[in-house]
Amino acid sequence: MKKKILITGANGLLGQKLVTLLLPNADVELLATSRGENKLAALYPQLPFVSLDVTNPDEVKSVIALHQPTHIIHTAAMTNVDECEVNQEACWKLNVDAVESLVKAAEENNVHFIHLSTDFIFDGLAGPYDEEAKANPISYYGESKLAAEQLVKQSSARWAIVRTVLVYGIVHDYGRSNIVLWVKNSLENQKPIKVVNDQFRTPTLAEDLALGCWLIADQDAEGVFNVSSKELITPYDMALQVADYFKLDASCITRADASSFTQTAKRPARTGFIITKAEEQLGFRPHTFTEGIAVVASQLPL
Ligand SMILES: NC(=O)C1=CN([C@@H]2O[C@H](COP(=O)(O)OP(=O)(O)OC[C@H]3O[C@@H](n4cnc5c(N)ncnc54)[C@H](OP(=O)(O)O)[C@@H]3O)[C@@H](O)[C@H]2O)C=CC1
Ligand SMILES: Cc1cn([C@H]2C[C@H](O)[C@@H](COP(=O)(O)OP(=O)(O)O[C@H]3O[C@@H](C)C(=O)[C@@H](O)[C@H]3O)O2)c(=O)[nH]c1=O
Repeated sequence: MKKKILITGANGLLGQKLVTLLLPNADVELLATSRGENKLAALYPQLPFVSLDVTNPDEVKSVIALHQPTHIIHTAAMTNVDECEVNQEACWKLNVDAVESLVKAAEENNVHFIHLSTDFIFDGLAGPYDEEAKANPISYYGESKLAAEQLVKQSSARWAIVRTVLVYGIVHDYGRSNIVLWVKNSLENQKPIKVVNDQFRTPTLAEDLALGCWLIADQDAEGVFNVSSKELITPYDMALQVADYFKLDASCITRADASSFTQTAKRPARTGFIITKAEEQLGFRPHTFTEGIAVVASQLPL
């Protein structure tokens, strides 16, 4: 049966990659949604889009009832971890309350709900983590994403939770940076950067994450899935790889301890994921970080 997939947050990093992946797929009828305008209108004039603010429960209810998707991939969230720490009410409204109304609508309309979550539900003392590891968030963002997971797990709808880590990629008309673009731009401008070598992550190419979400939808898979790369590396090592790939002067990169610079919210030290379940059950095969940089490089504007 053809899947009808509704994406929330389609203007975001993952949202845009999902659109690029799924729009040409003849087995999929796609409905992109995000708050405000469709940023992809010029790129994909044929993309079906409706504006949907997920923090508005009436809008959530009516859009889902009207369009009757078979699957929702819920990417919209407050993803600025420091902003979540200072603006807790807005963070909870978007990262938790909105999930409650989406889950309710999924139940009422028999929709398979695919929810995006994060390594930041863990404290970072024992990474890399598998799907069964015990959560213990150390930031408000992490707390909000864990509370959302609990709502999804309690739901009577069919559901999957896709946990991911430090996503990087390049998309259209997009404000937020990521480790590859940040390091590349800084080095190109001879701007010195301090990069931590005491945090560990399994960084995720945005295309791989989109594919992981699609594998879940396509196979109607249920449960929790870790979807990331499988190389546990530090941001410092990532920065050196970016410098090496783009042949930039790495002398602007200084190795630092996380304690040596201040970020409003705490970051977990050692996260990263064991992805055996996604590999075995979904056939998920992520790029390495070096391969991922090459994918990003191939998409840079000339
Ligand atoms: N990026 C990362 O490193 C990681 C992300 N994740 C999770 O993956 C998911 C996707 O992340 P990512 O694509 O990077 O996030 P982005 O921040 O790139 O995209 C989120 C999108 O949601 C939209 N949005 C914000 N508020 C609303 C609203 N009220 N209604 C509808 N849409 C809204 C934003 O719109 P606007 O463009 O207008 O701001 C934005 O386009 C999130 O759930 C995140 O928690 C997990 C681990 C790592
Ligand atoms: C700003 C900065 C970051 N870093 C490191 C710390 C961190 O491990 C990495 C990325 O830092 P940022 O603050 O940009 O990103 P951060 O907010 O830590 O990214 C997180 O985003 C949310 C949405 C998630 O769910 C997480 O998986 C995670 O990837 O780079 C430095 O080494 N030096 C710096 O000056």
